[in-house]
Amino acid sequence: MSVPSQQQFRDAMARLGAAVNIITTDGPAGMAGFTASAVCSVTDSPPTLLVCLNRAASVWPVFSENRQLCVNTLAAGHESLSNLFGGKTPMAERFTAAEWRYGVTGCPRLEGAVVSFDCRISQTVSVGTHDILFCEVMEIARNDDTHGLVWFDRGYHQLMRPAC
Ligand SMILES: NC(=O)c1ccc[n+]([C@@H]2O[C@H](COP(=O)([O-])OP(=O)(O)OC[C@H]3O[C@@H](n4cnc5c(N)ncnc54)[C@H](O)[C@@H]3O)[C@@H](O)[C@H]2O)c1
Ligand SMILES: Cc1cc2c(cc1C)N(C[C@H](O)[C@H](O)[C@H](O)COP(=O)(O)O)c1[nH]c(=O)[nH]c(=O)c1N2
Repeated sequence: MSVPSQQQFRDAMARLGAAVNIITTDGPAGMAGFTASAVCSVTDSPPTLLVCLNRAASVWPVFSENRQLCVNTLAAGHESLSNLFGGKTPMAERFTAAEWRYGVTGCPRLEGAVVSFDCRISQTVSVGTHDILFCEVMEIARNDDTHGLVWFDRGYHQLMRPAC
């Protein structure tokens, strides 16, 4: 058996459904944001999640310097916003496409997100092309009347909550 190629790995990973998030930051290095599906829970004590960020992304230096971020989990209807933050669009254009609030860190919190986590970056580990940002959660804002959104098989899929 040979080691899977990059393409084989991506084709396999496309089968793992994942929430889609817009990760924002603000601070001394300025404001930035990008779309990420590589986000997951690490530990609840202290509440910590991780975000994988490609070091080649234009936003990487901004997150590295600011050391704080907000994970905004997208809701059904946020597909075009996700594409906007998914690369190549100028930063100001990304942020003018939505409404934002501000929590304890001052990083933009997306109005209408399923949930937002205000975090400080506690640790960074580099693996291959990416940095794994370990993020300690300082504040949570939940939205209980939105439907969910999942990235699966290279496309968006809405998740309906019967209670909504
Ligand atoms: N972790 C990531 O960096 C990541 C995750 C999802 C999508 N993307 C980017 O979004 C775009 C569209 O992705 P797609 O899902 O339509 O098709 P794709 O074929 O580029 O990726 C399929 C799956 O492989 C994984 N993947 C893709 N690029 C990766 C990378 N550089 N490092 C680690 N894992 C990676 C992700 O799980 C992705 O959903 C591409 O440019 C892709 O690079 C990046
Ligand atoms: C659905 C989906 C999911 C992801 C992405 C894209 C899309 C469309 N991208 C790519 C990332 O959003 C993109 O590279 C950034 O917007 C940075 O682009 P610029 O370098 O600013 O053009 C991405 N990048 C990353 O570093 N980690 C991730 O988990 C993901 N996930």
